[in-house]
Amino acid sequence: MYLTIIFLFISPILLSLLFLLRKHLSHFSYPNLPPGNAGFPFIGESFSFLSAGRKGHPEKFITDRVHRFSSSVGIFKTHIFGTPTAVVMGASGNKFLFTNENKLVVSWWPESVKKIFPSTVKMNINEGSKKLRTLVTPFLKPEALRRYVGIMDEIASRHFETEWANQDQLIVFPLTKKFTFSIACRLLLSMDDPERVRKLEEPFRMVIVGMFSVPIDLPGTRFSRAIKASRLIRKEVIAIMRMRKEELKARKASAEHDILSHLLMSIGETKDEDVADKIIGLLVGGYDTASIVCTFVVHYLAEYPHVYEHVLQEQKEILKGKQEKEGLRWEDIEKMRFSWNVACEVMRMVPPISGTFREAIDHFSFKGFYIPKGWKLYWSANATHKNPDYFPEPEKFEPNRFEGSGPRPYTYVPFGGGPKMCPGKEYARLEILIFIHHLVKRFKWEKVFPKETKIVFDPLPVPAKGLPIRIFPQS
Ligand code: HEM
Repeated sequence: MYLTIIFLFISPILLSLLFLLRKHLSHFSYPNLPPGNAGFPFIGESFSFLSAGRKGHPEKFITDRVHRFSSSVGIFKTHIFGTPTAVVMGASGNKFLFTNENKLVVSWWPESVKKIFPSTVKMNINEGSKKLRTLVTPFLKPEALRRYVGIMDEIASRHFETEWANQDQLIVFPLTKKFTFSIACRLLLSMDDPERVRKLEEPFRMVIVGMFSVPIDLPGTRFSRAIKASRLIRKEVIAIMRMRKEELKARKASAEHDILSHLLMSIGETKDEDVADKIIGLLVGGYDTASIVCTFVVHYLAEYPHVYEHVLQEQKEILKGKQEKEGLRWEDIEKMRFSWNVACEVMRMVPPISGTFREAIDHFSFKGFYIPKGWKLYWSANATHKNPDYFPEPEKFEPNRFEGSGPRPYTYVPFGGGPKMCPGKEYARLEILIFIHHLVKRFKWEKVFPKETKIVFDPLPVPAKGLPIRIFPQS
């Protein structure tokens, strides 16, 4: 009797496990797949992938497997985020994925992202992102960005005055986030009130943390908090949108007012939720990424005083001939060549986005290996940037690598490449350079923990303690 009950209880579990095992193995039953490991059923090698990131070296997951399976072939198979995946390496792998967008592959995001932004799923994530790109590109081009120099400059000036000046010690990362978020709120939504901006920032933090978590919606989990936070943000953005629609109707605002007005004027009949998700997509894209670069600029300038001096001289040159309160102009930004080399080297050492996924929309072969339709492919900025064939002494911070013609094509990919390349690149460049200008113009600093170099991935790379520094006014 007992045995029958135990059997009835255990058999569904065993059957489910067997089903998962069969499904898992079936993904890997094709001939001539790339070398590599399938890992455990369902979870595959996700823990190794995530734990390499948590230990501060996401590229290690890749370099370990390259040494084990594929030092000469440039591709290996694995199973991460619940799906069989081929990881491609180096310039040839990046080039293959970036130039075959919409031909052999399309962008793919983990299930958690789709659940946090449901309208992207309803519309088909790639169709949605194509529409978003077409609509926002005019706003993110250098011609449009010229208009933002004054606004970003003013926000930077206010930011350093209220948050940095008169402090002896501060933690950099939360402040750089505040800086980039204030700019995004102002340019996208005309939101200027610091208190309102602060209230909106907290749910954004939760959304970003939850985007790369296990997609199980149980109370208290990161994922569940992210879904709640995204609903709250959507509500706030929709309220602003409805107000702006009224203003546009009454001609109190025009398409040039901000990015939201431009979207509303050009998008035609679209549900409020969908427009809101486009705006949120831009806020998410630009929130953490640029602030990570600003944070690590502060870190590396503290580590390398001669680089700091070089940046300072460049910025002082720009200040020469300006009146005391005269702001930055586009022409000044164009002169910040060394400062941009520093930012580029920061993004080589610590790319804010380690890599992204694509999905095979057909079966094909790469480097002689078979890639089945539906498999995911992952390219890695981290592993590419740390390859000594492309960047000799890759652990050395050397901004001069970007002098002259710079790195070879497809070897430097912090913004991705091809049709999916980050549309916010020039916007990010502008805000990072304006940040550097105000920072070195006003301050010197030193790290509170000089030996602390640990980076944690949460989910993007940040200094373990947020980078506490002691600051001193520039003499
Ligand atoms: C230093 C700062 C930034 C870095 C390193 C960065 C990096 C990236 C990367 C690697 C991708 C994926 C590309 C691919 O899959 O091939 C991406 C996509 C994207 N980024 Fe950025 N980004 C930055 C700043 C920004 C800013 C400031 C914005 C908005 C104002 C933005 C908006 C977007 C959007 C909307 C996408 C999705 C594009 C699409 O799906 O077609 N990013 N970014």
